[in-house]
Amino acid sequence: MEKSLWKSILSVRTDAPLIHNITNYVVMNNTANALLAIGASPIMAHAHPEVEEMVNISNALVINIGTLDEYWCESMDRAAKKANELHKSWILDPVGAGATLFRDQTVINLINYKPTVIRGNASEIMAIAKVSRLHTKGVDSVYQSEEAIEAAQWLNSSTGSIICVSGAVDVIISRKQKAFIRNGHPMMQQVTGLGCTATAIIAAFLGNDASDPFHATVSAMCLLGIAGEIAQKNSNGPGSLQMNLLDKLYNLTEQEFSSYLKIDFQND
Ligand SMILES: Nc1ncnc2c1ncn2[C@@H]1O[C@H](COP(=O)(O)OP(=O)(O)OP(=O)(O)O)[C@@H](O)[C@H]1O
Ligand SMILES: Cc1ncsc1CCO
Ligand SMILES: [Mg+2]
Repeated sequence: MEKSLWKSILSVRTDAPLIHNITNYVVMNNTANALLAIGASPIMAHAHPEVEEMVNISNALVINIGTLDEYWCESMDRAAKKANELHKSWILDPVGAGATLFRDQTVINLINYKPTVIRGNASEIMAIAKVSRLHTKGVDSVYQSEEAIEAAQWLNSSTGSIICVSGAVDVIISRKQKAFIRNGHPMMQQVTGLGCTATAIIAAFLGNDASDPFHATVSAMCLLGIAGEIAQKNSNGPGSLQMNLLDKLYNLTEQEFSSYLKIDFQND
């Protein structure tokens, strides 16, 4: 497995998948830079007249509801519908799900278009699964990812989407198995939108190889976790972490990857 995870990282670097992002204002720049650093090719596009055409030419689509408004909601609906029609991989990032009715309704609507993967923090995944609507605090999680496993499992079986719950442990859930990745560093929570970056990186791996979305999601989360963990060692705080992370996404070696990797699998 370890070899095949690294192989996926190398093929994103060489194949440069085109990733269409409908994402939030806060992270557009970080996300585009992270995609470039791993070798992918980002395009941010949400205008109604072009959104379907863009889905058509891209290898995968990201829909991130971080700074939602009515116009973007319609862009997201059109893009997700098109991706579903074309059987193109797409990932949903339900930023702040559970915080407002508008976000919840948007997420519920988008899930009808069968996202290949849903990635959120524990609070968001639990909110979507309707296990709890009470404790979501803005865009940050107040739960540990392990607490969301039951919700994530329910969501996986009711939607068919691969579910990725990020946090100190990243948990990735398919119908047949779970992966638990213990890489990363707590300081990653002090850089805005690294969850959004995780989502975009997953899209790059899905765009490059649509045959195994579980494997693509696991590869992507290992890459980000390990790059973040190594980057933090040379950082004085969130500012330098953000910069060092981009560099490490770009120049991570196989030797670093295999010596840092902390992953377990569970077959269900
Ligand atoms: N306590 C932690 N220890 C190690 N890594 C962490 C920790 N918390 C988050 N991470 C890592 O940070 C990245 C982003 O995950 P996080 O769960 O913070 O996303 P998020 O809450 O959706 O963030 P945002 O909404 O700001 O984009 C993941 O790679 C995750 O593994
Ligand atoms: C802070 C923030 N607010 C809306 S989106 C976003 C980026 C992290 O998800
Ligand atoms: Mg998030």
